Formats: sequence, structure tokens, C-alpha cells
Amino acid sequence: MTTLLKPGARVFVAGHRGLAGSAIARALADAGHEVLTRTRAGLDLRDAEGTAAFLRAARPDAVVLAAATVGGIMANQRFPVTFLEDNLRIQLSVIAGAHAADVDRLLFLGSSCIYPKHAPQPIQEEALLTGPLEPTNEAYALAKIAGIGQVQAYRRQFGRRYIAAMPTNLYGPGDNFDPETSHVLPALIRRFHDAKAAGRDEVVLWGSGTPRREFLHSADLAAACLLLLRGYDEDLPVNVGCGEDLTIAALAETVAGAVGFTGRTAWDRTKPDGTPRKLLDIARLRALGFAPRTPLARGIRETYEWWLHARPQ
Ligand SMILES: NC(=O)C1=CN([C@@H]2O[C@H](COP(=O)(O)OP(=O)(O)OC[C@H]3O[C@@H](n4cnc5c(N)ncnc54)[C@H](OP(=O)(O)O)[C@@H]3O)[C@@H](O)[C@H]2O)C=CC1
Ligand SMILES: C[C@H]1O[C@H](OP(=O)(O)OP(=O)(O)OC[C@H]2O[C@@H](n3cnc4c(=O)[nH]c(N)nc43)[C@H](O)[C@@H]2O)[C@@H](O)[C@@H](O)C1=O
Repeated sequence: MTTLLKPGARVFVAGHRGLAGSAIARALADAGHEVLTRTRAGLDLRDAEGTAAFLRAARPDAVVLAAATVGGIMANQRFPVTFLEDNLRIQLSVIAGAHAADVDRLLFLGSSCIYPKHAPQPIQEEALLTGPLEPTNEAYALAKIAGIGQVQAYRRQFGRRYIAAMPTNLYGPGDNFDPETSHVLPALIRRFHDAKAAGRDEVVLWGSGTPRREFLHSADLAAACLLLLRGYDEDLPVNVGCGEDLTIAALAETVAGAVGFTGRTAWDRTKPDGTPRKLLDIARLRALGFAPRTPLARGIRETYEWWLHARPQ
């Protein structure tokens, strides 16, 4: 099979210290690629001139855009300007900078929150822009939709082989475990762990527990990104998920079991539920040969172990 990412190709991973970017950088290095990185302190990707200058000098063969301002439901709701403007700026800098540096291959990471709040389930890629968005993350979703449009525009106007992937909710080593700003899975690990350590017999979680979410381990995301970089070159973004979802209440039971918390779970219904369900249709990705490898219970246990022993102190 011909590959769109040559063996040994040099790849700039923007956001290499994040949950997704670190897993993608590992997978690329394991596959024999040279991975180029810059820390945020060394290069703020919102700075278009600095980013363009870096890309012109480095001339990577490909770029993976996994840098973004990212957070859970409350962070999105509280800081819509930051989520909208940071992400628009990063996307403009990196995608336009890659084109100006004559980089012919780029993978942009969007998010499953780009789809309408009440999209038919499982959500097909064609559901994009067919209905109103979920209000808690509308600003972030609009920035991501603009990123998809930017990728498609470079394909149409300049023939660039730029593509976009839409991951479902991710988790794994290197995630953000801050209880106020994180996504639900690391937040639950943290809340159950802290309650157990403090000898408390109740943990209060947000919303009603009824929304359904799909969770993909970051290593599986990375495997999917490699498949896409090697074998996908079309306009339509590609969903990246595991094909199964569960309620937040069921997730809480699994996390409590992994952490060893045996007390009660209560629900704070003043906090938002967000979208009722977002299960991705991953037929397109499966057709490229993708099969998720990390069962959720094992992934949660391993992520908890990582947080206990390897997290930055
Ligand atoms: N986590 C999830 O559940 C999902 C994530 N995604 C998408 O995947 C991508 C990666 O997300 P995730 O790994 O979770 O996010 P993280 O917050 O874990 O990582 C984001 C990375 O981007 C870097 N970054 C952010 N802003 C800047 C900036 N201005 N200049 C330079 N670097 C910057 C961060 O640097 P630093 O380390 O210095 O902070 C960090 O390395 C994003 O596009 C996100 O939208 C999509 C669906 C779900
Ligand atoms: C990936 C995706 O992530 C975000 O969307 P989300 O899936 O709604 O985000 P979430 O992971 O924060 O919450 C999932 C569910 O879980 C419930 N929930 C319970 N207890 C806690 C809790 O303690 N923390 C959090 N964060 N949620 C909790 C919470 O009320 C909600 O019903 C987007 O903003 C956007 O960033 C995006 O693209």
C-alpha cells in the first residue's frame, strides 16, 4: 500500500506535552519518525509570525496540530472567549504557517462537540452543520468548526493534503486532573481518590449522571492518527472513537471500583449535563483498519496508576 507519510518523515507535533500530543509523539517515534517539538515557553502558537518563522526554518514533512486550549464542561462554560480566541489563533498560525513553509501534509484535531446537540446517534461525519450546537461548549466548537473549514479551504485553493480528525472524549496518562477544569474521567479519578484518602463516605458529582459519553484511550487515538496520516486524504473530517458509550453514572461506578471508593455518589443538579449523548459513528475509520485496543476498565486502572505514581508532583 502506498503511504502518504514516508518512512522516517519529520513530523512537527504541536502540543506534544498534552494528553493527545504526547501519545501521538510516542507513536510517531515508535514508528521511526523524527518528531519535532517546541514548548509553549519557546513558541506560543497564537503568535502567527513566530510560528511561521519556526515552520519555515524547521521545514517538517508533516504537522500534527494537537495544541489547543482544552477543558471540561465548566471550563468551557466559564471561559468562552479564551476557548474561542486561543483556538482560532492557534489554528490560523499553525495551518497558515504550514502552508507558507510548503508543508504538504497536516492533521488537525477537532472534537466530537462540533456536531449538533441533538444529532442522530451514532453521529456520522455528515451531521456537521445540520443543527444547533450544545451551548456549554459552543465557543470551542465554533473555533474547531472554523479549523475544519480552514483545512478544507487549503485543500480546495492550494491542493494541500491537509486532513481533520474528530476525536471523542479522550483520557489517559498526562491528562489534566484538576477537579474544576478537567474532563469528567480524570475529575472522577481525582474526586474518588481524594474522598477515599480523606475517609469521606460521599462524593458529589456534576449534573444528573444520565448523559452518555464515549471514551477513547490516548494510545488508541494516536494509532488512529497514524492510520489517517498514512492513508487518508479527503475533505471530510474523520470521527475517532471506540464505538461504545455509557452513562456518567456507570462511568462513576467503574472509576469508584478502580480507585477502591466504597461510599455513596450524589449528584449536583445545579451543574450542567451538557449534550445528552455523543456517540461517534466510526465506520470510516474502521474501513482504514482501525480497531480500538484499550478496554475502558483497563484504561481507567492504568490511568489511575499513572496519576498515582508518574504524575508531575
Ligand atoms: N481531551 C479530550 O477529551 C479531547 C481533546 N480533543 C482535541 O485534541 C487536541 C489535544 O487535546 P488534549 O491533548 O486533551 O489537550 P491538553 O490540554 O492535554 O494539551 C494541549 C497542548 O497544547 C499546548 N498548547 C496550548 N496552547 C498553546 C499555545 N498557545 N502555544 C503552544 N502550545 C500550546 C499545551 O501546552 P502546555 O503543555 O505548555 O500547556 C499542551 O501541550 C485538542 O485539539 C483538543 O481539542 C478532542 C476531543 C476530546
Ligand atoms: C471532549 C469534550 O468535553 C466537553 O464536553 P463534555 O463531554 O460535556 O465534558 P466533561 O467531560 O467535562 O463532562 C461530561 C459529563 O460529565 C459530567 N460530570 C460529572 N461530574 C463531573 C466532574 O466532576 N467534572 C466534569 N468535568 N464533568 C463531570 C458533566 O456534567 C457532563 O455531563 C466539551 O466542553 C469539550 O471540551 C469537548 O470537546
